Amino acid sequence: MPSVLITGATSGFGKAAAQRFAKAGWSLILTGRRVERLKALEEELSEQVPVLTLALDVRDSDAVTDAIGSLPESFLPLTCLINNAGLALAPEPAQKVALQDWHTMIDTNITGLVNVTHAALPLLLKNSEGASILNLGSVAGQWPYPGGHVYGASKAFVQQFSYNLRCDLLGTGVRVTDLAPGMAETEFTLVRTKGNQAASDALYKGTTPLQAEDIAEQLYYLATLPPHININRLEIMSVRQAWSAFAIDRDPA
Ligand SMILES: NC(=O)C1=CN([C@@H]2O[C@H](COP(=O)(O)OP(=O)(O)OC[C@H]3O[C@@H](n4cnc5c(N)ncnc54)[C@H](OP(=O)(O)O)[C@@H]3O)[C@@H](O)[C@H]2O)C=CC1
Ligand SMILES: O=CCS(=O)(=O)O
Repeated sequence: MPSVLITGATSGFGKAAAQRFAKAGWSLILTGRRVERLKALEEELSEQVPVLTLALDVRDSDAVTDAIGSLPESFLPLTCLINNAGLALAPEPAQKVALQDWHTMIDTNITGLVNVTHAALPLLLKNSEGASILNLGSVAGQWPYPGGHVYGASKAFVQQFSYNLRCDLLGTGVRVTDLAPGMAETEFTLVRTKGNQAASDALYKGTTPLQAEDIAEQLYYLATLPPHININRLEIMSVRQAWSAFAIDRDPA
């Protein structure tokens, strides 16, 4: 039975991915910080497949190394790692942002992703043919926008780290993909605005954002491609989102 380790399984893409992989009979290792949500997901899915939940903050390098380094044999070898835990904070312009918010994004989206990858690599390499590392990047890692500052930069790191991992893993059979979604309706904007439900609702109102299930379907597709195929980067947007013109600073009329 193949197994998948999903970080940030308590919400959004991670939760939908857990449900999608369970439907296909994969064993699940699910992580996140919110224990009650992990328990609820375990209750929901453990009737279908073996589920192991780990309450884990990806920023805590020692805890990540210990937890992933001591996974039960029944969940090994690992077939797929989904590095999904992440967040954006502070949609304000860079010059108005609290430094701590920048640190939190770097610690989670970069250091956390690196912590988990380092711990999981030996487990993926145990039976590497067809194994995958699926990293959640973002369109923000490729395209700049106001208020993107450190969030976009952290996702640019995810892209380049994914590509560089591919170089080192060449010959092992382990695939690596930077999956880069655009606007998707999850708790992402609620977190970004520190709990402003009205702002979150306003962003998604009157349009058709991607849904968590859309991304879960892409993750499942990537993990189950024939083992000789590696999609390096998959950028995906709602048909109702696109780029805009360059902004220009003009003198007053
Ligand atoms: N929604 C969007 O528009 C897009 C999102 N993304 C990326 O997709 C990923 C998932 O986002 P999405 O599902 O939308 O957002 P959600 O806010 O719905 O989910 C984020 C998940 O990350 C977990 N998480 C956050 N910080 C930590 C931490 N320090 N340690 C462990 N887990 C953590 C949360 O769990 P808990 O709080 O329980 O720890 C939660 O399960 C992120 O990396 C995001 O940057 C990329 C492109 C578009
Ligand atoms: O990564 C999230 C999508 S966006 O907010 O940067 O468009």
